[in-house]
Amino acid sequence: MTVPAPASDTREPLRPLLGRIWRDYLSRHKRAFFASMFFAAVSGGLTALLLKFLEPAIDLLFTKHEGPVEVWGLVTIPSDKVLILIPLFIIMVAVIRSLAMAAQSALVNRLGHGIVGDIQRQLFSGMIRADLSRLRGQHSGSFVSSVLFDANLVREAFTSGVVNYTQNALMLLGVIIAMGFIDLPLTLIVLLGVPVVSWIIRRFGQKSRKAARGAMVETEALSSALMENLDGVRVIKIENREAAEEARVGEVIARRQRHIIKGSDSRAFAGPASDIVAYGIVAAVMAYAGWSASQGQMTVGAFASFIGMLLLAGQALRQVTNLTTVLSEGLTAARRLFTALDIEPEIREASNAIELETGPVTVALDHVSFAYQTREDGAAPTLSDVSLHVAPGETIALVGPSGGGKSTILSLLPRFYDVTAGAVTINGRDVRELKLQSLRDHIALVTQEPFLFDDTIAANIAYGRKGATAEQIIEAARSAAAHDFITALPEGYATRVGEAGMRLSGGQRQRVAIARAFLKDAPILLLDEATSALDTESEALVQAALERLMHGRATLMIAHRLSTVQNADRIYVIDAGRVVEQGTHASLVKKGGLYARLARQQSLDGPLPVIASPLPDETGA
Ligand SMILES: Nc1ncnc2c1ncn2[C@@H]1O[C@H](COP(=O)(O)OP(=O)(O)OP(=O)(O)O)[C@@H](O)[C@H]1O
Repeated sequence: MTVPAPASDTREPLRPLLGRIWRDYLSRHKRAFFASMFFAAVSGGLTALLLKFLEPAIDLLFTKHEGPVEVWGLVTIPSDKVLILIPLFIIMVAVIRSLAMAAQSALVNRLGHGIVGDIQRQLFSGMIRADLSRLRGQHSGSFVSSVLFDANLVREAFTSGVVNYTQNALMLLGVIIAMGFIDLPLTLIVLLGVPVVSWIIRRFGQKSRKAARGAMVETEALSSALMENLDGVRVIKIENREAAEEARVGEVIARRQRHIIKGSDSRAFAGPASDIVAYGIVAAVMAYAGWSASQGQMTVGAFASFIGMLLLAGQALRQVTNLTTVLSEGLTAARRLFTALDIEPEIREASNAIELETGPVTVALDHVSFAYQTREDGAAPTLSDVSLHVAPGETIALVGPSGGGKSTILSLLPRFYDVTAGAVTINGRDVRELKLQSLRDHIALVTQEPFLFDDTIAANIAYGRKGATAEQIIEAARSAAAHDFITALPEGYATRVGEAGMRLSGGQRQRVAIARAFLKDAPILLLDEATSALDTESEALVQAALERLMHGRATLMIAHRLSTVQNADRIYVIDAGRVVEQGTHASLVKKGGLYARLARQQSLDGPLPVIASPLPDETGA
């Protein structure tokens, strides 16, 4: 799997990561963040207050008093009102506490989902703007799992993690301070448990981070496997490989499950482990406090309040331990996402990039060499010293054995890839000096297997030209010999084409793509075997349409069937990444080289047949 490895591990400093989380996400939702922290502090504080109140409440309720009584030296209440005022006070505090908790939850949810949306948007725009080489080098499933799953782990960390963690940590602090006021030595005994608990937290945190990393890798593998199975469903069925695929995907699911279970185990065990420590402390406190009470140093109220607080502290501690694992999972996901987000595209626009002037253009490749990044060291480059040119109104054809580098040449024009040496120029300007949008606005591309979006035919034709009118769309479809088949469909131009245009035939998809190119009306036309999917009749129609389209434009055409390239102004024969021959059809046939051999195999050196047979792959290779 070629996914960027998760940023190494726990030793990586946390501070820059948290700083970035704050800067890039939380600070945008500052108000909601601080408000939720405020409500968290209020509800934590009031919980501690309720327990602290147990002390005077129990003492007042269980002992007989005459006349007014003082509570905490703050208020004085008549003793006959004690039975009413104490429950009233408890209800009032409980209501405020519940309101604060509800407000906190509502805010945290908004905050968390807001952040997950921000991350997803960033991930998507990183993906759609990434270099083609990166997108090709990584399985699409890994992008899906980042956007859908990893982003959610970060949300969990922000919400249950950051906010609830703070709430419980504050509550713990509040309770410990309140306990200190009741009995300081006893509180110091309690604090002896802290190092043990922090050891537990660290240990389980490490485990859950490791499990989270494993689960993320396997989630990615699972979404890749699902997508691959759906894409390759025909091959799977014809080869009877359903059972094998079930086993393969089942294995990925089992591996993912193991990591997830390990992660939830460490969460499930971290809480109870700290519980054992907490109850150990409760037992010690009971013993000491019981002895202290028997000595008359502690009232029943103070004892009950202290134990109540201790239990609450235990609960808060358990939450803090649990949330530490959630937090570490989220931080692991955040590290991974940031690594992916930080990959800068290499195909970038220069800061002083210029617009390409409108009007006809001349395209040239000037001593171009190019190698794909995945190429092994020492292997020959994909293209070596390729030079060619095409003037406005000219058509050049690229022919040659399979794998020779023809499609690669076309990919260099819109800067899907950048050359490693030499230059691609338009009107004498290096394409790297041009604004990317302007460059791509000047190019229409029709490939062998055109891609259509799951939308209407009209929207697919208009994809490259925002705001195209219905008339313009119909005119483009007519020019591409597509209008008749479109109007024969039940919903005409409003027919949805299905996923990747699968509800249309190959030839129909091809014509919709050609209509898209007509509508774009760009001065450079790249045709990658554009008529290959058409039957004889529509090929003749489209060929005529393409010729109209080529008029006045610079056209680079790839063709395996030499019958389609005979009228080209120049034919470049590409073999093993080099231009081995160039000239017109007649001159190349006469020359008796590779082209002449290919033409002979397709019976084109005699009288021209209407349609030539496809070029076998092994020709000249
Ligand atoms: N994305 C890629 N990453 C790595 N190598 C690639 C990539 N695309 C193509 N190649 C390699 O580059 C070489 C040229 O491929 P290219 O598709 O340009 O040839 P072609 O002449 O268009 O072939 P065909 O006629 O079969 O379509 C091949 O050896 C191919 O394996």
